[in-house]
Amino acid sequence: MLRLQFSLIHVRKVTFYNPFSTMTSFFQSLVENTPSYIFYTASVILSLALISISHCFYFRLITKLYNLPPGTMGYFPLIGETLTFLKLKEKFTFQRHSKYGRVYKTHIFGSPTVRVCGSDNIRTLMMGDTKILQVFWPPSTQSLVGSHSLAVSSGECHRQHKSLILKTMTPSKLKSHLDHFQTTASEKIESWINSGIIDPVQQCRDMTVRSVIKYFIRNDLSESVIEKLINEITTFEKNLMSIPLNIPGTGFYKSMKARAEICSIIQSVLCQNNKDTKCQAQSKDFLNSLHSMLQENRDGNVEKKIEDSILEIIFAGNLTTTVASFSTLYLLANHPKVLQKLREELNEFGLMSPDGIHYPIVTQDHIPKLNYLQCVFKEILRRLPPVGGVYRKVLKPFQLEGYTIPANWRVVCSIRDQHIGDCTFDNPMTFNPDRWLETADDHSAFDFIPFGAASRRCVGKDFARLSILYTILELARRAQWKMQPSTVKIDFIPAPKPMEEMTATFERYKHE
Ligand code: HEM
Repeated sequence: MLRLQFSLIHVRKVTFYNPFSTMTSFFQSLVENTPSYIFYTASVILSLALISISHCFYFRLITKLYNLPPGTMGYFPLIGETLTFLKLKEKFTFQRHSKYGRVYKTHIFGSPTVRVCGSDNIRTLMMGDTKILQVFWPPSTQSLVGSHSLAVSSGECHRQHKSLILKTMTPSKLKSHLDHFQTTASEKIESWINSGIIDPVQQCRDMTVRSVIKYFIRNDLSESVIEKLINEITTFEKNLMSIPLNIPGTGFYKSMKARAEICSIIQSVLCQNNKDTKCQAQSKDFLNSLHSMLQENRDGNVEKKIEDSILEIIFAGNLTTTVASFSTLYLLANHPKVLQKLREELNEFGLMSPDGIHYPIVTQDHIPKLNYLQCVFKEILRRLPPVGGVYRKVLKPFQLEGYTIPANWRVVCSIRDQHIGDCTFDNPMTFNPDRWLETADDHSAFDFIPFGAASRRCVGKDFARLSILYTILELARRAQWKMQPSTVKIDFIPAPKPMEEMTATFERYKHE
């Protein structure tokens, strides 16, 4: 009875006296009687005005509170300097680096950002406390690579999973696969020589993606499965940085579908591996090693962890190694003296072919002794770093070079500025592998950081290193090539690639 009385009072109040109800009906009638386009335009203008006002207040306050790094934030809220950045690309970072120095602020991709270079600053950030700085990837990348990937995990979870992945790629395990790297590079380069003319970007991608599939999934997949995987990987990669709307028709939805297809192929390979006793015995295979290690550790969710690890490897390894292979073709074609010196070194070790038919086998003892080859490899990654910078989100304000970096800002450790800005290397724009012969010991661990550093250092660096070393070596001893047009400039953002379409013409090199 009491309850009934209360609800009646409540109903009456709501019906006759509630001021919110009156306001609601007022807004309802306003919405119903106003043409929808006026309504939407007004809402957009109002929202923009509110964002602009809060943006102004926030930056006034934060400028009073903190000694922020130099730099400009652009005039528009959210957009900041994004349009200028996209228009000027690497010129944007070079100009600001030379104007403001090693630490400067800007506002790009919807967030206040501080770009940093200089070995001591990079050391501070890379070795920094994970409670202050957290690795940052866009939400679309996080969803596509999966919650068990290294890029998404942090703390103890990240440490444990990373040590597991690293155990499957120890230098000794990789050494036992040297034939994989040599065959992949030599077969591909032979096909280029036979074709005569190729699309270098597309062919470097094909070489890398096949190598990644064969090494990390299974070596003896049929051509039709490889083709299917390559198609799905292409779709998967297209929308790694997109708006994460998982509804039919969007790019993100297509990539999620491609992810599911790749996962189902991985599952059928795992199933096949279990049946195939011969394959079980070959525990040196990446997929088998990872599977048995996860099972030994009694980790839950083994299948999902395997799927996420393979997808992350595809994401992290494919584009980067493709870029490095393209850079090898591009830089060596434009520096014939370097190529000549490389061939002289290979000849000293008896690795050149006198007839262009028989090529001496490169053993695991050769690689560390080929000093100039190692210098060329380093110089390619210095001059055209495949990853321009690594991103972190600031969790708590911290100090750098006397400036305060506020919480919720982003920090970019700029690998590009570090390698080809004026703070570390002499004549940084010159491609000069000899610099590594002269100054091999003069550099700190944070001067040259193509693979990042510290706890987030690249897990695939030894795989990438062997893959690129063999590409350089096999190119030098088998092929003579030209890139056309030879004057094409390189666009650095998001990763080095030619600004125009290019072709490469190939013929066999014979060492006389
Ligand atoms: C030339 C080729 C490559 C370059 C330049 C490169 C560069 C990098 C860089 C700079 C990072 C650090 C990211 C950060 O600090 O946030 C990184 C991380 C990573 N790379 Fe590579 N990478 C290459 C090849 C590969 C390959 C072949 C694989 C796969 C086998 C791979 C797998 C990874 C993974 C899983 C991470 C995340 C590590 C973590 O968060 O702890 N990378 N890479």
